[in-house]
Amino acid sequence: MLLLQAWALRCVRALSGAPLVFACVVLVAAALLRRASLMRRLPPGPWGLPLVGYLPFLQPDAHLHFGKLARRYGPMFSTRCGNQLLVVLSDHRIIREAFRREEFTARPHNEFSNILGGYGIINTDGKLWKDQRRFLHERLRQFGMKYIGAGKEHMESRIMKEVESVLRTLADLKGAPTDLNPVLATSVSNVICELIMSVRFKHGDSRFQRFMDLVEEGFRLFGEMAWVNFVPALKWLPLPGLWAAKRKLDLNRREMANFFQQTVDSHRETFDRSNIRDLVDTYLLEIEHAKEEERDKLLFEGKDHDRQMQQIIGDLFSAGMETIKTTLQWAVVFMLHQPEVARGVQEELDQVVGRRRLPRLEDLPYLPYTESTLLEVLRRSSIVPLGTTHAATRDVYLNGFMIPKDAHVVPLLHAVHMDPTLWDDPEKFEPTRFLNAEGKVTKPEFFLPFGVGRRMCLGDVLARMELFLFFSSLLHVFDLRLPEGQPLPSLKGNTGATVTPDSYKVCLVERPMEEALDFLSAEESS
Ligand code: HEM
Repeated sequence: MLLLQAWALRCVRALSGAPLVFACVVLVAAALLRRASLMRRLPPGPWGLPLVGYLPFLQPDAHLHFGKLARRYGPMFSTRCGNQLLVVLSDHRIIREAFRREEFTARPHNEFSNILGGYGIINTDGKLWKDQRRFLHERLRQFGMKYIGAGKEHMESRIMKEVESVLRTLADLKGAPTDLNPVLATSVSNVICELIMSVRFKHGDSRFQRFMDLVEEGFRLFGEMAWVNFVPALKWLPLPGLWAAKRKLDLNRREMANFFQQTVDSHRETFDRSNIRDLVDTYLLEIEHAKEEERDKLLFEGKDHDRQMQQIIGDLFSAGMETIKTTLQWAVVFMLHQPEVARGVQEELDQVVGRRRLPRLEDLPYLPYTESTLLEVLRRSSIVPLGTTHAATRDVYLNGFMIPKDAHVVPLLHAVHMDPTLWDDPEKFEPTRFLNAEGKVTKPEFFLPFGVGRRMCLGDVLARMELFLFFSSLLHVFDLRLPEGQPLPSLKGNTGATVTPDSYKVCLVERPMEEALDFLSAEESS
């Protein structure tokens, strides 16, 4: 810094008499001084190359790579990727401290958010996000997304309809090796689709398959375009692969939007304010109320109503489907690796629920081992290892370091869940770590699968209900066996939108019940 100042002064003296050059030198020197002073206040971290920064050095499993960097630079490190500054947090106290503050509630603004046009909830910020979040939180509670109080049984029975459908489909296979992915995808999607728009797909429905292909391709194409988010200048270069990905992404987005728009239109045609069927209806009702009260802009900040509804449907679907399906797949993988845990869960279910019916939400407080097994699945799989990136709304200090406005703030949830100073032997799958000396479930403050703070997962209650009902019913009705000659599925996982297990097959062998479960032999309802 002192050297820079001396250099600037020497330049000024040498150039006195040349006012324009003098002004330029002062400006450049001031900019360099400002940058040097900012650099000193940023969290430490690795340097990168000019223009692209650290991007070329990022490895595919970014959460593991960031974990290594956190061990070298500390629980708060920063690095530049293209024109964006990334600040990575791996200490649960710092993550909690940051995300309870208003200044960290923004989302990054880049090419990706431009495509979404500032609609929806996941990628919005400011007043629109706050209003959407409050609105959705209240309405989803009215639909039964809550643990306590009347109404939760509506949600439970919606989920159980899908659980029964999965069990019926699996029972029909009579223990043949099967890939759970498509069966779980349809049923888990149905829970969220019914809640949002009263749509339900049958297993094997081609419309649903197309829908899923679009979602999966969307995630892949976003991955291919990731560099443009950090180096926007790339979009002006003739890079055929990039242009093709952008065009395809736009086409797919429009196809999805059309599907959602048809849903909104058919809801509008049959709308009856005395019979609110789902979330789309609650939006239509809110729009009517806003019009009556002449406060059209309150809920949507003057944005296009239909586009906002389309994006909300898309956001809830993508957030609520992939996460649950993937966690359930991991749960089965861990049970195959540790059959003694699966047996422990089954014994507890047999004792508490009995062999005449399926588990219910009201059983949960009496099933600590089952619950702690699910918590351990969430910890050990950390399917959203980097959380969802936040951004700073203004220059702000955190833990003694400066975080400039618009910097990306990444919570390294995976590192928190695998920190050996917080968890004994973190690689090990050990449900009892969530049980206290009295055998009751305890969740430490460093258990953060749903994030934390003001933007914490909006669907955590629904997620915990679904995970419990699907998982406990699956183990209550079936023994899980590895198909003969097949190796145990890997525990490593593949990093994409979430960390998913490699595809695998499992044999589901029915366990005898004391009374036959009627739904297993019933016809699938539409
Ligand atoms: C195992 C299941 C799930 C996991 C592990 C999970 C995890 C997360 C995480 C880590 C975040 C980011 C929080 C942040 O930005 O700091 C998030 C956000 C979100 N989740 Fe989930 N989630 C799950 C299920 C669901 C479900 C079922 C829904 C459906 C209602 C849902 C809806 C959302 C939404 C809307 C957000 C964005 C909130 C906002 O930006 O304000 N999630 N989730």
